[in-house]
Amino acid sequence: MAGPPVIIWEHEVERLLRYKELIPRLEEALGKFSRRDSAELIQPARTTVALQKHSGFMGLMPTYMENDGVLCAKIVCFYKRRDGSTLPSTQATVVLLDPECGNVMAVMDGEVITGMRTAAVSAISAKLLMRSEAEVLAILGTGRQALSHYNIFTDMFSFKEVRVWSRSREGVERFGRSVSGPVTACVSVEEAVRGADVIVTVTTSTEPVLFGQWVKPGAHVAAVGACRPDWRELDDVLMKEAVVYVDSREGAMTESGDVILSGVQVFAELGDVINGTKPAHREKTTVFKSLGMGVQDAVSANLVFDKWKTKASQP
Ligand SMILES: NC(=O)C1=CN([C@@H]2O[C@H](COP(=O)(O)OP(=O)(O)OC[C@H]3O[C@@H](n4cnc5c(N)ncnc54)[C@H](O)[C@@H]3O)[C@@H](O)[C@H]2O)C=CC1
Ligand SMILES: O=C(O)C1=NCCCC1
Repeated sequence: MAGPPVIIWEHEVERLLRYKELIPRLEEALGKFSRRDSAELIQPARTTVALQKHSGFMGLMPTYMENDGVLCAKIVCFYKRRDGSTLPSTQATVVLLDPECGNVMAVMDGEVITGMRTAAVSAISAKLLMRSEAEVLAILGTGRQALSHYNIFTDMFSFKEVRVWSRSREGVERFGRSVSGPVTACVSVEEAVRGADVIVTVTTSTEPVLFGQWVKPGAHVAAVGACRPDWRELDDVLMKEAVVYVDSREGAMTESGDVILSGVQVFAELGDVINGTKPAHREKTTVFKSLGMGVQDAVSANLVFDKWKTKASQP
């Protein structure tokens, strides 16, 4: 008879999850996903339920990795918040189950996992697709994802300058105080992105904020927001000029307004590049359109649970 599930909450997840261990596991998982071998990995596209009264959605993200013995589901709610709202735009919980019996082994906070795995996958996209001489990083948005992206991008790469833009001056100032390194506060998107080598868009905007006319040819864009089929962060000019990579083709064709409404062809998944079946066009302008995948949560949660068990078994 299985015991009750363990509950692993935010601070503990934060203590246990480390990018150094997470990134190679995510790279392996993205590669597995793109091989579409159902004996290895089953991860359907996210199911969403509209929370119309609250301008939000609940997303259900299940994953089964047979060879790894991982069965996982994330429940995530995300909202289009009104200006001035202090409520979070994303809330998530991850559940790990025993695939043999179906009992819940662990319930854990999904906020830290969502923040870290999303930023880690964007950093993997930059590792694969940005130019080797990249010097300037621009981050659009100053919320939770902006912070996790700042942390991993400045840790993994040596940018000479990190520019940050938010709609409000206070937003940028607060962000500048919350990070450990220097940032250049920008008053417009154009000022932030002109000449930038890597651009991260992490806003909750539903209209384009980044326009192709400002983007330097050869830049790499990691586009993280706009996760509904009628929401945009990037304009058509940028989408049409760029070689477009995604985390999951099914996800992009179902959920990405930037992909669906611009009518562009997706060139490859990141997993295809990792597997060597599609090239990384570092010399061209590239967009990585991120929607988020259940397998990214499954790999992260499994890592947290393994480390939690090791810690719990120590005297
Ligand atoms: N691709 C993925 O795997 C994931 C994507 N997301 C998405 O990433 C985005 C950012 O998420 P969080 O940082 O958690 O949100 P947040 O609420 O913490 O921050 C949102 C930021 O967007 C800015 N913003 C809001 N409306 C804007 C507008 N109209 N124009 C420009 N900026 C605007 C806010 O000022 C704030 O700086 C969201 O769209 C969220 O849905 C979140 C988790 C995973
Ligand atoms: O993958 C996720 O988790 C999310 N993706 C887009 C919207 C918020 C959560």
